[in-house]
Amino acid sequence: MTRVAVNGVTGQMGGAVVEAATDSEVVVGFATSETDAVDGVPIVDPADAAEALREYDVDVVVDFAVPEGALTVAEACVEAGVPMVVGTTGFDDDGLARLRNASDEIPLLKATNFSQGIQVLQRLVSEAVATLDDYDLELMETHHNRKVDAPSGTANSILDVIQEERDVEPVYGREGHAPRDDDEIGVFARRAGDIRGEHELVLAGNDEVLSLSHRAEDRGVFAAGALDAATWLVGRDAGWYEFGDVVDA
Ligand SMILES: NC(=O)C1=CN([C@@H]2O[C@H](COP(=O)(O)OP(=O)(O)OC[C@H]3O[C@@H](n4cnc5c(N)ncnc54)[C@H](OP(=O)(O)O)[C@@H]3O)[C@@H](O)[C@H]2O)C=CC1
Ligand SMILES: O=C(O)C1=N[C@H](C(=O)O)C[C@H](O)C1
Repeated sequence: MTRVAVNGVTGQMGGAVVEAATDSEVVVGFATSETDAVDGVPIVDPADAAEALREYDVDVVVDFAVPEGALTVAEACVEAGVPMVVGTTGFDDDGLARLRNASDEIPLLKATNFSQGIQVLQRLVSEAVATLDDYDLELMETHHNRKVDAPSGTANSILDVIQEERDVEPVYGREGHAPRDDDEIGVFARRAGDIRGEHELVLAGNDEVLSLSHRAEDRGVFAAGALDAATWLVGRDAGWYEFGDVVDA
C-alpha cells in the first residue's frame, strides 16, 4: 500500500482524504494546531515535516492546506526526496516559482481541481471559446463560506485555458458605471453555505447563450482524484506534472 502523508490533515479536505484512503494508508498528517491525532493519524508540525517523512517512511505527500504551509512541506519533500501532490490554491507568483523550483528536485503534481469533470470542462471551454470567438464571456464560481481565496484556483485555471484561445482581459466583480468591452471577461466569486464548488462559463452572442458548467457534490471527488494522482506520482522522475497527465494515462 502507498504510504501517504496529508498536509492540512485537520481541514475539510484533509479529513476527506483520510476518509477516501482505502487503497493507500495515511501514516502521518501535518497541521499547525496542537492536536495529537485525527482519526488515528498522528499529527506533526509542518516545521518538522522532513524528519517525519523519513520516520514514517512516507511514499508521497498529499497537500490541501494554505500556500505558506504547502511551501514549507514542499521544501521538506525536497529535503527528504519524497514526491508531492499539491491541491492547495491561492499561490502568488513567488509561491508558484518556489513550487517550480521544488519540481526540479522531486516529482511534483499540482492541480487546482482533482475532479475528472473539470478536466473535461476545460477541454469543452477551449473548443467553445475558439469556435464562438466573438461571443461575450462571463465566468462565475460559487463556494462555501469558509473559502479564503478568490477567485477559486479552478476559475483561474479556466481563465488560463480561455486566454490561450483569446486575448481577453478579466474584470473582477463589476460595480458602478461599468460598460462592457468586447475583449473583457467578467469574473465573479460567490461564497455561501457549504457549497462544495460550482463553476460556469457563459458564452453569449448571435441571439444565443451557451452555458458550460460543473458542480462538485462531495469533497470525496477531489480526495479520490488526489489519491489517484499520488499513487501515479510515486516512482516518477523529478518534474512538474498536472492532473491531466494522470487522467490521460
Ligand atoms: N485542488 C483541489 O481539487 C481542491 C483544492 N482545495 C484547496 O485546498 C485548500 C484547503 O481547503 P480546505 O480543506 O477546504 O481548507 P481548511 O481551512 O478546512 O483546511 C486547511 C488546513 O490547512 C492547515 N494549515 C493551516 N496553516 C498551515 C500550515 N502553515 N502548514 C500546514 N497546514 C496548515 C489547517 O490546520 P491548522 O490550522 O491546524 O494548521 C487545516 O488543516 C484550499 O486552498 C482549497 O482551495 C480544496 C478542495 C479541492
Ligand atoms: O476551496 C474549495 O473548497 C475548493 N477549492 C478549489 C479551487 O479553489 O478551485 C477546488 C474546488 O472548487 C473546491
